[in-house]
Amino acid sequence: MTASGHDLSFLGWDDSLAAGLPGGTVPARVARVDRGTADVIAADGHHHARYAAPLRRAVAADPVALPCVGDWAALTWLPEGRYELEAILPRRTAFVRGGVARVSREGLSGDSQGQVLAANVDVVFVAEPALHATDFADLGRIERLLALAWESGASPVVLVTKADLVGEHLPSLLQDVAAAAPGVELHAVSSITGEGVELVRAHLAGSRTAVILGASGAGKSTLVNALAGEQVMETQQVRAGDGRGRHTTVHRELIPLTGGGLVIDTPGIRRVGLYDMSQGVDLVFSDIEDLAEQCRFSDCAHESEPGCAVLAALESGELPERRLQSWRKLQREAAWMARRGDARLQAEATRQWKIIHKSVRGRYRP
Ligand SMILES: Nc1nc2c(ncn2[C@@H]2O[C@H](COP(=O)(O)OP(=O)(O)OP(=O)(O)O)[C@@H](O)[C@H]2O)c(=O)[nH]1
Ligand SMILES: [Zn+2]
Repeated sequence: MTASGHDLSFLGWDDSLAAGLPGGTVPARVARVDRGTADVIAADGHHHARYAAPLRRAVAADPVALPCVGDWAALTWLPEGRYELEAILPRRTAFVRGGVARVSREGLSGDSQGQVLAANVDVVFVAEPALHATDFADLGRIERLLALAWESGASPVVLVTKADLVGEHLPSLLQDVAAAAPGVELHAVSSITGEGVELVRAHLAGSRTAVILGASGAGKSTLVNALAGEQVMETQQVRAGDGRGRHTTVHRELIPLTGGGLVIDTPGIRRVGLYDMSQGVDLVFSDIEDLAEQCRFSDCAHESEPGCAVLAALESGELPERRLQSWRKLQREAAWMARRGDARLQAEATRQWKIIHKSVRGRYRP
């Protein structure tokens, strides 16, 4: 059995992936994982596949080898009439939750529990509501999520959601957000009026895979439903009800949209924090990094040094105080995470990253 003659392109399968498929195996995309098994979508439909012995051994040695949603899998057909998950194809991008020590009664234990949360994501939508309760969009949160998005190797796009809520304040709000996200595409979106939804959909053309990062209530589920043109996700209003009338189908974490493209939605991605993200911080704050290169001293800490270009920009108003604070805070967190993190996991997070680093850098710098 081979992939030829079957069409998996709606899942993002392409020739270069096909070139890496081991002989005698069948390709499939991982839609959800459970202990030792995965739900996969192959050309002939959905299957439940157990992990083959070599894969189990690889996982025992290194948790990063564990299949995750979005992975491309090589399946083998067993004589007893079922598929087994033989291997995972090399990941193009990966969201890694890395090196976080477990808190136990004895305190922090030393072992790191590396885990890939999602693989082969092409685009990361950073969703921040124009209005959250009574506050306008939180620029610090956008910067934080952007750093994480860059770290995964996927391309970030910022979405100011619930754009219908701010009326004539929208243009100035978008200006502020754009300043916090230099070089990143930005769209105002309303799932209620439909504004911007087509712009978001355009990023999924060519069966690209997206994740949406954002705080609870940012409108992520509502947006996925708007993109799907149907209720594929429960929104907060539905969840707030008494639970009756909920659809009982198994929640798939890899959601192919009828109009093309896919969205990955998992609890892990929803809770995603700030991990191993030093390079991401550099890209989010490329304006400050550029300034820092002009400081007189190469090891300038931008505190009180003479000839500091960062402080000069602060003085002139070119660089907002808030943004410098945000940069300092994220740098401290990134450094802390890096110390806790384990080098191998960081290598996985930055492997594909390095490949795109140059082109991204080029996009940023005018
Ligand atoms: N005015 C307005 N309200 C929206 C919009 N999108 C979503 N909402 C509302 O915002 C609330 C939260 O939307 P959800 O889509 O459930 O938010 P979420 O980001 O998925 O939240 P979590 O699942 O908790 O992470 C719901 O009451 C939605 O009806 C929008 O574009 N405009
Ligand atoms: Zn300086």
